[in-house]
Amino acid sequence: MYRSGEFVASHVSPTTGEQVQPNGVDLTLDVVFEQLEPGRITKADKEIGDRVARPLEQLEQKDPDSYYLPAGSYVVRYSERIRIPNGHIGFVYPRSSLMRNSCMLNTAVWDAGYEGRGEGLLQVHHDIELERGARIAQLVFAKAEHESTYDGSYQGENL
Ligand SMILES: O=c1ccn([C@H]2C[C@H](O)[C@@H](COP(=O)(O)OP(=O)(O)OP(=O)(O)O)O2)c(=O)[nH]1
Repeated sequence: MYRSGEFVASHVSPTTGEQVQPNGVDLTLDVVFEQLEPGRITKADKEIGDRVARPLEQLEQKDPDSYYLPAGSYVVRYSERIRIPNGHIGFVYPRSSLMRNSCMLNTAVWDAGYEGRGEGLLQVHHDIELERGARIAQLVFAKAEHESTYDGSYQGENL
């Protein structure tokens, strides 16, 4: 069973009323990264390739607090601190307006016990302007059984 937006909001901070949806909470854009170097995943370990934060637009005629993203792949960090409560699993979906603008967020599993400011893969299939702090995704919680809680390398990230 999926939980209400109000329940999800009690595990996401900060949130404004505008972010609380019937079935989840909208997440906002903090930082856009571009990956520069290859990563590495082996049987025993993993490494995240070097990346650089993309600068906010400096051009005079454009909004200085926005990203102007040409088609490509980016890693985005959400602004909100998220805690996945025991007995739950989290999923993030793109905001439909992002998808309707030919962009997509690819996401993975949010484990029970995780806490941090997580990331997603933003695929830009057509140039888009994204204001820093704009709502781009939605987090939902489903009830889930588990015997342990998250204890991986991303615990407490970006806090
Ligand atoms: O789209 C997502 C999905 C998950 N997470 C967070 C929550 C999740 O609990 C954590 C770790 O994800 P995962 O378990 O998939 O990471 P891993 O690659 O297996 O690394 P580790 O074993 O260090 O956890 O990352 C995100 O930031 N973005």
